[in-house]
Order: sequence, then C-alpha cells, then structure tokens
Amino acid sequence: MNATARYPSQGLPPGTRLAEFELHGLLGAGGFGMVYRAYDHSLHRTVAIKEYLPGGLADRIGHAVTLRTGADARRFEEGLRSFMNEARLLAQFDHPALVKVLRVWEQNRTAYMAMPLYQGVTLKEACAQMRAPPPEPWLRKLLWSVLQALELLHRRGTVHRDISPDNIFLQDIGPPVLLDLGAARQALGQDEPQHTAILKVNYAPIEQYADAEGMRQGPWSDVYALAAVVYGCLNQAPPVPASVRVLRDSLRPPAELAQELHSLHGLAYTPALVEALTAGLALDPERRPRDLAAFGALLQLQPVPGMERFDWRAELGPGWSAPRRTTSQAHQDAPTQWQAPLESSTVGITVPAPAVRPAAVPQPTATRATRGTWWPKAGVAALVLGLLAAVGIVASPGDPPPAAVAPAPPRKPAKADTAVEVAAPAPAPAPLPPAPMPPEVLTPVEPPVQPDAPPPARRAPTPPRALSAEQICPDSNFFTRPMCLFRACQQARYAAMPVCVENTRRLRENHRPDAS
Ligand SMILES: Nc1ncnc2c1ncn2[C@@H]1O[C@H](COP(=O)(O)OP(=O)(O)OP(=O)(O)O)[C@@H](O)[C@H]1O
Repeated sequence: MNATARYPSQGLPPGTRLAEFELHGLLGAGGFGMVYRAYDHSLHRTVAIKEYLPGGLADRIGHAVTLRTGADARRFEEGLRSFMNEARLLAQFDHPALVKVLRVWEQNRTAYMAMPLYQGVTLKEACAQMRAPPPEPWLRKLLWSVLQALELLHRRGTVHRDISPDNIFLQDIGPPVLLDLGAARQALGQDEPQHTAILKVNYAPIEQYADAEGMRQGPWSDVYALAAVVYGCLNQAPPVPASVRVLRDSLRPPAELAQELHSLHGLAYTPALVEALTAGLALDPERRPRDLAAFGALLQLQPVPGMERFDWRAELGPGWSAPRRTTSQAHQDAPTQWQAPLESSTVGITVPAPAVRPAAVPQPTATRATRGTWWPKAGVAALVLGLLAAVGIVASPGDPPPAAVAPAPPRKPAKADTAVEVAAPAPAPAPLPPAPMPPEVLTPVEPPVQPDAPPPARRAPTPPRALSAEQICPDSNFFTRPMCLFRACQQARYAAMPVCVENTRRLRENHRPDAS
C-alpha cells in the first residue's frame, strides 16, 4: 500500500463497486463524509451515495476505512451509528423537500447511504453567484419548502440543528431539498467526557454552544438558523456568529439591510419578512418564534403551489446570470481526477460539558455591521468562547483562504462560513406537538428590473505559488494552525506547496495510522 492511499481526501476510484452500485465520480466532500455519483445496476438509475468518513478520525487504506488511532474507536462508532440512524429516520419520510434515503448499509468498515441524485447546486453556491439579492417571492418559495421539511422533522421530535446554506440543495427544477441532518457531525461531538458539537457558527444559535437551564435547544433553534440563512443570502455574507453577538451585537438589523437593498437594487421586502427575520435572529431563545408555526405566522407565509416546477434560476430573473457551467453539469460528467473538492473549513474548540445536561428537547414554554471585515474567524471565536465557557483548545482546523477569485463581482463575494467545534451536551429529542402552518396572506412583491451587470465572480484555479503556513491559514493561531494546515494540504491547490510537502512528510514520520 503506498502512503498516499492512506489519506481520506482521496475518494474511492471510479468503477468501485459498492453493493449493487458502481461509483462514477465524487460530488462533494465535507468534514464527515464523501458523496459520490453512482449507478444502481439493480434498478438501472443514477444515484448519490454518501460515505461516512470523518476526516479527523479516519484514513483509507485501499477501500477500507481505518482509524488513525485506536483511541478514537468509540467516537468513530458513535458517528457511524448516528449516520445509520439518520439514514433510517430520513428513509421514513417521503417529502419532496427532504432528502430521500433509498438504502443504508455497512461496508469497508464504514457506512453508506444511497439517495436520489439531485441536479442543481447548494443554496450556498447559488447565493454566491447571484447578481442581486433574491427577491422576496423567491425567498418565500425557499422558506416554504424548507419549513415543510423541517416541520416533518419537528413533528417526529427531531430538531435539525445544522441548517445552513450548504445543506439546502436547489434543484434545477423542483423544490429546494434539505440535504442532511448532520447527525454524524453532532454525534462525533458527543465524546465523553467532553461533549462537543461541531457548529456552523454563522448559523448556530447561542444555545447550541452550550446547553444550559433556560437556554435549551428546540424548534426555535432551527428558526434562528433558517433566519440566518435567509439573512446571509440577502447580505451576501453569513451573519455574525451568535457567540460574537453576545459580546457585541454588530449584526446589522434586517430592517436596515432591507432599506439598503431597496436603495441599491430597488428591491422591496415586506415588513412581515423583515420582522420575522428580526425575531428569528433574536439572540435570546425566549424572544424568538417558538416554533415553525409561529415563524410562518410572522412571515405571513402562505402555501406555495406548483413547487415541483420551481425553476429557481428563472424566478430570480435578472438577479441570476448563468455561469458558464452549472454544478449539475459538472455532476453529470465523470471526473477524470479524484481529488477532494474544497472543504468548508472548520474550527475546533472543545468546551467542557456544562453541568446541566438536559436529556430531551423541551416543549416550548444592532448596530451597523462592518461588512466584509467583521468575520472574526478562529481567533476571535476561540477568544469569545473561552470567555463564555472557559474553553480548552484542541486540534483545530482553520480557515484556509479562498481560491483566487475572478474579477470583481457585481455583489460582494460571499464569505466562507466556518464551523467551530464547541462544547454542547447531547440533547435527546423529545416529542413535539404538531405545528400546522396557519394560512396567511402572502404579500406579493414585484421583482424589480435589474440593471445590466457583469457576470458573477467564478472561482478560478489558484496559480501555483509557494505560500507559508501563515498565508495558507491566516486566521489560525498557534493551536489551530496544525490542523488547519493539515486540512488545507489535502486540497489539490496547496498539496504541492513546500510547506505542505514538508508537513505531510513530518506527519508520515510521526504518525502512523492504525491499520486495524
Ligand atoms: N443527493 C444528492 N444529490 C446531488 N448532490 C448531492 C447529494 N447529496 C450531497 N450532494 C452534494 O455533496 C455535497 C456534500 O454533501 P453533504 O452536505 O450531505 O455532505 P456532508 O459531508 O454531510 O457535509 P456537512 O459538512 O454539511 O455535514 C453537497 O454540498 C452537494 O453538493
């Protein structure tokens, strides 16, 4: 076995057979798994297959997944069980806005789930490519779909806790789909004796940082994340993390943002939307809509018929300018190279488990932001969390800088959102009451005519030039840099740089993975 085959950044090669499926290419990779395009030889259809592969814990030797160190065995197993349980839970639902799981099984010392292969892009990709903010009717269609999917989960007593723009998939035609529940991600954070959960900090409400009496997680936590997703797309930058807002709330109020979008783009957003976003983004869980029904009522959300024909690009109108190549086209082409695509960065901070650890989800009983510069990334997040919960810092993947970006986009390019690993207890879901959406009046807003603008920025390959560890991980610190560098060096654009070659050499010398 050659050394390079040990690294999980390598997807399984095309042609690999997994049960009745044959892998055709890599669609995406997160910190916890890889997603492949595959052909189902039994039912003669194309599918997507997600592989459980937590990058921090496991390597690949041949096709099999192996732990880097035996000490992680329990953590890996917990994540695996959660991955399987999430698949089984999702398989019970049949809703067009919730990812459908076709099959789940164990193989190669890990687990796989097969899903329909959706054609489209994530909301994160779509928002980054928009020429103008999405008009309100468009947002309402998005919200309607996601609320429907979330409501199903809430009715089953499951709070999602991981809603973010990269978990919402915009099909070329059809309703937006909620992709996953991030169960493995959350289970991996429940290691004893320190309970950690890996958060996407820009979208996670404050109660997800550390569950405490009076600040429990519940449907209101998903309301925060959903409001943050909409706010982030309008703002073209993710909202300030709740952990930072607690100390100094620099989140620009949605009303101000709406005003600016009106004057800049001529777009009108109704008071109902603005008020719902304001309430949904309240730091204090008590001041947020307590469930989706309350959020829907504030929004004055009305059922949207015909979502099966929703063409999100067409409905953006002049706000969308088709890039040369859509992700779905990319999905359809079998890749010739098997490298891990760009990962969303993560920052790991372990916080001691709080004294109070609720066993179940309970029943419900600003100033102007400095746009583009407020993102505190690892350092500030670590500081804030340290103040909040007397943290202990562990290995922390940081936030490598984005690839070179093509000439100035018509809108400010989206900031990369970041995940942070923080303490959180392991809340067990409790039954939630059904929350029917009240039939309210949808306030129509005419999509304005957009002035001609140049096509949106497209990520271009970074020219190969030698960067230092500090340049690759500018926002990392002494503690977080090693993991940041490790992650960055798994990306094709950095792999050949001297600092990565040296880093990889040292890692191989110092760290031989378990070949169990
Ligand atoms: N069923 C699908 N059809 C098409 N593409 C998909 C499908 N599932 C996932 N993808 C693609 O793969 C990418 C990674 O998927 P997903 O977010 O589920 O992975 P993950 O490892 O769970 O990531 P996360 O870090 O969010 O937990 C998605 O962003 C999407 O582009």
